[in-house]
Amino acid sequence: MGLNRVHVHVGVQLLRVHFPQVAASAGKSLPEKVKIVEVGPRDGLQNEKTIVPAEVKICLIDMLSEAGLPVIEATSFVSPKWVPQMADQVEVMKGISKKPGVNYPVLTPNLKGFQAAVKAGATEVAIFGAASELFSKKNINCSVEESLQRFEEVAKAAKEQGVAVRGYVSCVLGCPYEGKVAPGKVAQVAKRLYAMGCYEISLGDTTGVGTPGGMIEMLEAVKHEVPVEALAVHCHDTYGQALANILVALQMGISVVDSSVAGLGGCPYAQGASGNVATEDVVYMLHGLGIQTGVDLAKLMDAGAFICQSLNRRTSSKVAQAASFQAILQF
Ligand SMILES: CC(C)(COP(=O)([O-])OP(=O)([O-])OC[C@H]1O[C@@H](n2cnc3c(N)ncnc32)[C@H](O)[C@@H]1OP(=O)([O-])[O-])[C@@H](O)C(=O)NCCC(=O)NCCSC(=O)C[C@@](C)(O)CC(=O)[O-]
Repeated sequence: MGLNRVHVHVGVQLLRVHFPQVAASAGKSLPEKVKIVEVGPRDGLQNEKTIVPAEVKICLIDMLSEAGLPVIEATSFVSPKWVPQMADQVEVMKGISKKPGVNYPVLTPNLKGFQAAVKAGATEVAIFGAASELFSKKNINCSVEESLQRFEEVAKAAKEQGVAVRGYVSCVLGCPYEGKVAPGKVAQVAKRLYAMGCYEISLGDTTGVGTPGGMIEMLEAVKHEVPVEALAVHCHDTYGQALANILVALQMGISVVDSSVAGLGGCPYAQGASGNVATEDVVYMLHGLGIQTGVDLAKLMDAGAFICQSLNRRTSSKVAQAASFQAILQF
């Protein structure tokens, strides 16, 4: 397979413009810097119907590293019977060129996954719980409480081995099986994950049903239990609300945002959910607000073009779509 990056370069035209530093003039209401956690290689590709070759995943991750993403969720150490798309996790972990300063966390639902991840060279893992009982059962085949007990074991082992742990809470703004999810339930699960040692808790709008109103209500509840510096938002874009939800989260003090190159993905246990908000669109919005990300938008769009070409699909990023017919403003 031809993976030569030269052939997939889209030659995006960027027009450099100077915009007022909105974030700075907005005082405390917006962060100066945002850390983007790129989840495309895991959250994006886990949902693909046809198996994506490991060499394509490796090339994508390396291109994302080169684009300046500080964190790239590389794969997951889950059961291959449940998620066949991630069965090549060891090959992917061993094949990527780890760039100094970049973190490559992987999902681990239990001790078995944790041990395999560490053996494959992972130095950061993510445990993933939910604020909805039915989603927990569908996704990891246990209740929320059982999952938290499993995660305690992973967190303890990780601490002993000096491995960093990130935590997820899914369905924070709604559940495909239970409907509305109480903000208090989200706050309780986030609190438990934080207490067991997760340095960051990512709040997942798994099906993208949330609106800014729901995001504000949920974050108000979670901020009572977990310091805002330790929170991240993870918005799927099914209802086109993701950027608006992220903006209100930033205004509430959040400075870590998960996103997926080309808007890839969905969750195998949340039917109909579209991918995460596209990283290109998040970067464009943040740079336009004068917020630093360290990400090179042109290189990021090359990575998006590469994976879309490999999957034979159109990008879900609005910015990348626009770039195909007009020059993109670079702030
Ligand atoms: C959690 C389990 C394993 C429980 O699955 P189970 O069937 O209840 O587990 P089990 O302990 O009874 O084991 C069953 C089989 O799985 C094996 N097994 C057990 N653990 C592992 C492991 N770690 N790695 C590899 N194999 C494993 C185990 O060895 C055994 O193998 P067998 O004897 O049948 O050959 C299963 O439900 C699973 O793998 N689920 C996949 C969940 C998943 O990856 N979901 C998608 C990611 S979450 C997400 O996308 C949401 C997020 C994070 O993005 C945020 C958001 O958007 O909200």
